[in-house]
Amino acid sequence: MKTRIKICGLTREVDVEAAVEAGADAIGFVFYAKSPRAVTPERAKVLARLLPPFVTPVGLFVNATDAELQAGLDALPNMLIQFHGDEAPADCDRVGRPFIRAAGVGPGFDLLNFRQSFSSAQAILLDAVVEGYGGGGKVFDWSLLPPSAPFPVVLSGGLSAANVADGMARIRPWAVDVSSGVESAKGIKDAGLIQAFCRAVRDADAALARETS
Ligand SMILES: O=C(O)c1ccccc1N[C@@H]1O[C@H](COP(=O)(O)O)[C@@H](O)[C@H]1O
Repeated sequence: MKTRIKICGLTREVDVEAAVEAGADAIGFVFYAKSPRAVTPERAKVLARLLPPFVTPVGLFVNATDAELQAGLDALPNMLIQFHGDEAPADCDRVGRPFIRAAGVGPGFDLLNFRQSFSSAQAILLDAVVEGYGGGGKVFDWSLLPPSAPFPVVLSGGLSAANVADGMARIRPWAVDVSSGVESAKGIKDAGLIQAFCRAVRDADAALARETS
């Protein structure tokens, strides 16, 4: 299976072009003002115009107000929402749009229980527990998770070209998501690192396919 790739936290045209060129399936825009990668809805709209068909824009929110969510949806009507804060299941469902829900994985985390709470999420995104909710470039302890889940999981948290194959072999995620691991500075992506990350994912897909055939 082809593991989907999301590159998150883009703020520049050149980075969107690099991600598309490298084969990313989704591009994340951070609508969280406290993030160093934050973009306004107006800016995201400009950047999203560079996306070809079948590359999904994802809007990342942290405890957003209804007005903030609406502004994001007005700018990017076809975006997938990523809830990455303390949103309750009812907060996510109330928006009435497809969404993925982030979970901070630490000792005692129960993936199946979390999934039950967010049963309408298209996927559960797994991240490390970090200050500022996410984008910390920190890897969590993958052994805290079951070897595979019966629903789509997005693996994130400190991924890079160097470790993504290990994470894929361990978790068998539907998709992988990276921000810090393809940056030269916060919010500034590096085209070479994006290329290397996407290549590492494709190589890992091929290796996993060989293993199971
Ligand atoms: O990128 C941010 O600044 C951010 C802020 C608040 C919540 C989530 C954020 N980013 C997401 O965090 C994960 C892991 O990122 P990293 O690769 O470890 O840097 C990823 O999903 C980002 O989209």
